[in-house]
Amino acid sequence: MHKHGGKKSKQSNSKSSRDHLQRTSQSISLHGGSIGRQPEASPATGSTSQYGKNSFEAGSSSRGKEMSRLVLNPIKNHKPESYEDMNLDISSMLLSSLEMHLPSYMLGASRNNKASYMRGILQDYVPPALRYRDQKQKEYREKIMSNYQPLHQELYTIDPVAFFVPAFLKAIKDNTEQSFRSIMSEPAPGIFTFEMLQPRFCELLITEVEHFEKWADRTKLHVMRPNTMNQYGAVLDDFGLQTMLKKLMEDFISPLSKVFYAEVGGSTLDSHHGFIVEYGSHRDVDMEFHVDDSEVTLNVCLGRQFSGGELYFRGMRCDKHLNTMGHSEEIFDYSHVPGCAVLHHGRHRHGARATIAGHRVNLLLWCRSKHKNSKNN
Ligand SMILES: O=C(O)CCC(=O)C(=O)O
Ligand SMILES: [Fe+2]
Repeated sequence: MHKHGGKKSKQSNSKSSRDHLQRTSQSISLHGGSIGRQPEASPATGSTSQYGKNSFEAGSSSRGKEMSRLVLNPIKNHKPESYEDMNLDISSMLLSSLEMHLPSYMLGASRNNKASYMRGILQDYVPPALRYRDQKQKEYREKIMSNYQPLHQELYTIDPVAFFVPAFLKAIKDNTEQSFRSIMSEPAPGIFTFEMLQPRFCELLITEVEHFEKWADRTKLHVMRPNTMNQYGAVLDDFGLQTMLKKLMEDFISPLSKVFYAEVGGSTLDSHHGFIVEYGSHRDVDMEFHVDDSEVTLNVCLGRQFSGGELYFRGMRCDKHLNTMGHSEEIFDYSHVPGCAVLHHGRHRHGARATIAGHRVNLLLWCRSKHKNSKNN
């Protein structure tokens, strides 16, 4: 399975908000990206391909480092992929030449997965690559910030009444577990769903992202995607929304996470990665089975009309046991509803099924804490 995120996001997090690739892209499916469908098989069948011997973990993040490796003796006749079109922060030539050093079980993985795997290793051990990445990201943001004209300025500062539905606002204002539980369902342990965003806010945010994409297209700016698992979508922090999202986390998510996720760092959230994912024709189709690079994840559907795209959850795991078997009582599926939020622990394994018609846009806020309890790592 994937650890959605990666070293990139973590390291850059302290310096900038593009922290997202850090922990994500490091845990990889052997079967080249179809693992998102594997949890469909009933765990009761005891299928080992679910999380067992047919998958493996690879990581360069501090949490999964020991699992990543290259082999000393290269497979000389291996024909490497080209990574040039991927706009990665690491030389595509370096990746191509490193490929023959991949463990044999990695060679058949998808290009994305191989890139994530190698990138994860390089980012830990090649400081210049990190510097290059951070520099590249800084330039990218500066370019946007000095040229991009927002479409809806009102999105850039939190306006609680305009953003949130009244019941959510009241619950946050009352600030008690009881008030939170009065608006939230907990359909599976540690997963909370609730109505959160006003329809108008959702539509404004979608059109702002469309506006940004069009501007980037016109100005020939290659949009950096939220992480290696997305071909579409945008990082909201990259085009000016980081202050608003910081406040969203501090004033509206932290009160909840203090109560419901204290044991995994929910009381000390201190950074975030905010982005949009987009599914439908000419966009991403689904999201592979993964865990997030976050302590707490807020996932809110913004719209528009779609079918499919359900989230499937398959139990919480620490890093060491990401790929262990699931149990039937861990199965929880959720259908997105525009305006409604799902709040979950980042280590709650999940994926999103194919959006089979229409256009689905979701807002993701990965909330992180530097002071999370180490026993949960
Ligand atoms: O598509 C979704 O709703 C899930 C996206 C997700 O899990 C992620 O981006 O981390
Ligand atoms: Fe996720």
